[in-house]
Amino acid sequence: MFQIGTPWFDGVEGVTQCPILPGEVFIYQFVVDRRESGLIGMIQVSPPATEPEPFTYDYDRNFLLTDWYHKSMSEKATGLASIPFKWVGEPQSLMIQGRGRFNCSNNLTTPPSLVSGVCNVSNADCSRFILTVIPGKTYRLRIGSLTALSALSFQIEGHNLTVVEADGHYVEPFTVKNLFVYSGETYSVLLKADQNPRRNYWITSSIVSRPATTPPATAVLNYYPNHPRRRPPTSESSNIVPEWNDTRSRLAQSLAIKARRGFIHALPENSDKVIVLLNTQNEVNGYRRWSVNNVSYHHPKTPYLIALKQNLTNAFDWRFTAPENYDSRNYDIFAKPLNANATTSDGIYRLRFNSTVDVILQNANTMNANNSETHPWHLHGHDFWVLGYGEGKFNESEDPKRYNRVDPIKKNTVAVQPFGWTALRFRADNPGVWSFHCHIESHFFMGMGIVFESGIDKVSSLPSSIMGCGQTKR
Ligand SMILES: O=C1O[C@H]([C@@H](O)CO)C(O)=C1O
Repeated sequence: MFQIGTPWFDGVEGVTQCPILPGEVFIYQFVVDRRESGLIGMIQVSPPATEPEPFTYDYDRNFLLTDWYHKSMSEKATGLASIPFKWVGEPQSLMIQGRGRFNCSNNLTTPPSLVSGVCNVSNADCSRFILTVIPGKTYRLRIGSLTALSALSFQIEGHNLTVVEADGHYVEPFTVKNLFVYSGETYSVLLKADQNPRRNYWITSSIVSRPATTPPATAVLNYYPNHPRRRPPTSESSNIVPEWNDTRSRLAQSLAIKARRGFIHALPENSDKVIVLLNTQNEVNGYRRWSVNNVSYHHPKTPYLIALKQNLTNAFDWRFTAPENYDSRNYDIFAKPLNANATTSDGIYRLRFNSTVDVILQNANTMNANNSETHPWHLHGHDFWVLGYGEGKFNESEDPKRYNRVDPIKKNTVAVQPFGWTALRFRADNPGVWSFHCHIESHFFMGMGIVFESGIDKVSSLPSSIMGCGQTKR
């Protein structure tokens, strides 16, 4: 950060400012000049002391998992919005707590100036993240994925991970070797430092669900008092990860997650409405897009919340009839779309306030033969119950009989597997306008999302700080 025009916020005691004493608050306000893609981090929410957690651990640690592209956001966006379509491709690196490496011979597109910096493994940025553990202690690892594209498998050599929490809800504990984490998801796992303490172990994050060439991210589990930089005696690639196209293993994890006894949120018995959303790749006027029931989403210039509250009737397509199904009888989800033409819209789905809505996410073949992808769908403003998953086409009369009505988990992000479906239920009980979208950055950019409105009349007056664009310029 250069602090141009704000030299007083550079932060050095004695040079530009007085020291900040314990208990004091100091607010830095400056223009971020070095990070065009923004900053990310984890926010940890702890329950009040009066609500003890149903498991114990000695220490609490974070693991933020990401992927990394060398191309800028704008270059990638330009390619996605061009004819011919230029796909962003696989990321150059995966990262654990912001640290990763890449295979230099893989990356002919990276400018030489960058390569010389990041290909040098003595560069401090290439040092691996190290988690030091005390033998015999239990660690709660809070794992979150904020990848732009990649679905991940996370594992710690020689150790089991006991899953106890998903998206902020306690789950019935179950043990895995590989934890599958989709973009936008968070989990807590318990790790017991119960292996041979005289060595260190590899921690890895690897890509699943796409045939990627990106090398896994590695970190080190360091048993105290071994030296943290002591290399584990095994090969860096000794962690076993299921094949990228092993959908069944991933589905098995999804099915293993149940709400924890004593913490089950009762499922509303019935829903007021069922919305079936076909997920397809399409084309609109020659542009490659993703669409939901053949409508490809794009953001309006004026934010919906403001348009609705201020009755700006030409700010977006208010007359849009939100398609609540697709031609499911005649549509072959295993084939490329017969008629790939979709339309774009900024219209929204309006839900009756407090109504209960089922959403079936139906996956299908992309524009490439024999190909369907994994999509992590993320809902804002609500948690939903996950009713079930299935392979193939959702059967509206049969499949609901197999929904989990006993102990379904609540989540805010859930995966839809290739050629499969995922069913959710939520109550539209949060007044506002909420995005529901594929958490893969480029898929959302290409139109893979919808917007729900409910109870807009219950939203109190809007702060002016959210305005200044579109029709709210003044
Ligand atoms: O949106 C996508 O486009 C490409 C590919 O389908 C283009 O052919 C891909 O892998 C995506 O996820």
